[in-house]
Amino acid sequence: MITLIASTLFVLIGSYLFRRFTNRVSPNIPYAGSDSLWDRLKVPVEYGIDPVGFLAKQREKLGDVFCVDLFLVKIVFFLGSDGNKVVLRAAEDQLSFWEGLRWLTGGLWDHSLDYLDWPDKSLKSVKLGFLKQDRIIAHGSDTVGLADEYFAKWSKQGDVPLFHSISYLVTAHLFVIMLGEDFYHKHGQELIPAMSQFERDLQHPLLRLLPGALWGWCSAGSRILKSDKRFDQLVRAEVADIYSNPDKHRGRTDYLYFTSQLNGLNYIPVYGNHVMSMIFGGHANAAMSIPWMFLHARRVPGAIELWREEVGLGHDAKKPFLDACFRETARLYTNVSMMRRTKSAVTVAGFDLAPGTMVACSPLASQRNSSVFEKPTSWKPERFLANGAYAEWFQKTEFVHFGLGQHACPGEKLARLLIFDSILKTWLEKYDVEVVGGLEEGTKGIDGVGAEAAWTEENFGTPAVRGKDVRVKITKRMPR
Ligand code: HEM
Repeated sequence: MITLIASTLFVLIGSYLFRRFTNRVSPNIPYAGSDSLWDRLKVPVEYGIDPVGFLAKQREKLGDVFCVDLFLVKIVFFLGSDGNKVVLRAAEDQLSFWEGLRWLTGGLWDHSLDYLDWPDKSLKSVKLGFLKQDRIIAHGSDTVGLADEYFAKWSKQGDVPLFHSISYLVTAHLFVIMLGEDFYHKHGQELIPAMSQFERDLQHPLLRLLPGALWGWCSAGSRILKSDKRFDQLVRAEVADIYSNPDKHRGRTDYLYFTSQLNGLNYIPVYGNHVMSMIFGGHANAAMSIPWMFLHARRVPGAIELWREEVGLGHDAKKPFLDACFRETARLYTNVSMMRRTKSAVTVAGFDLAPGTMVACSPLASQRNSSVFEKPTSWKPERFLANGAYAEWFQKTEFVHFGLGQHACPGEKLARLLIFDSILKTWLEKYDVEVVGGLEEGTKGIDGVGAEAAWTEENFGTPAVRGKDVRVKITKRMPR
């Protein structure tokens, strides 16, 4: 009997593995690591350690289009400048942004994505809400004092974790901007850590195995469901109060007030998810840019002083050096992959793709390619200055900082406000930040910056630091 069960299992597993590793996403798309079964099995590990290096190596061997089988998901990559265009400019019925989001969230947000005309309405609302200058200025006023509150608190502690602290502060800004100061004061302490945990949990590998309906069976999934429910409950109550007591809320400038006035009570079932997805969309890139920028700039003589001069110029003034540092940091650290999913069988750039295929481009892979950028793996902000070789290169298809096409980032102005005019301004004008631990300068990371990027561990390819966080000591600057 035992022999029968064992041999049946052996045959079942064997045929599953045979099917799994011989079944192609498309007849003319090669697989990374297809030289041998061993190479194929190493793919998820190699991709996990250094996705950008891995993609570059495979591109040399296989060309611009190939499939990466990470076991829990297969992704067809379209690389290079053309790949960026193909994926990011694709029509929704070819490569769908929303289907990608459905896959990522295991169906958790399906009710919003299927609610009336909400996907279209939400895009309009976001654009109106974040592209107008008067709204950006209002968000600036709403968050005055917030960075100071946190820096003052940290300056009283011995030392603090750099990436974690800045991440918290960026989320706090997004809470105030999205939900208003009162909401932040009432619920921030509960919801900000829950939001960070939500982002980490969403990347848990087990969730890629389990259908969304079973997410509650594992701890990461059940935490996600709990946070989502709590967020929804509190946001619904807030919108209900906005409508029941209009005088109490009149004059509010936060995004929830704006979107609920714009779209009305009919959309009350979707506001919770919407605001949560905005915080999710806005947090990682903005938060991770700051520590990486700082870790590189502190090693360049005069760079921090130049930042200090530029943040003092005010919100409207151009900040060429800071901007160049911001771009250069993004060139090296953000957007490992941007995902879409096919809804039906489609042909994209001559390749036939089955329904449900995950497709991605990797702007970072082009941005670190020596045929595009000179000395691609060095942090050199001067390349983006007015007299630099790449002065005009921002938002070209070879360098995609804020996205392209219909899903390009609506939060660019807000990101600059938050990074330059709130966090860095407070930091540089009022505090000194000294690294006191966690760096291995000269040996680790780009240019020996001392830290390596945790590419695939969290934030979906917008890396925090790998391993232990960098420790910094924050002290109040003496008036000079
Ligand atoms: C340094 C900061 C930021 C960077 C580098 C960045 C980058 C990007 C990129 C590359 C995309 C396109 C994603 C894709 O096509 O798959 C995107 C989309 C998006 N970003 Fe940002 N972002 C930043 C900050 C923010 C902020 C602060 C917000 C908050 C409002 C925000 C909200 C969004 C939203 C809602 C989308 C999706 C737009 C859509 O669905 O059409 N981002 N961002």
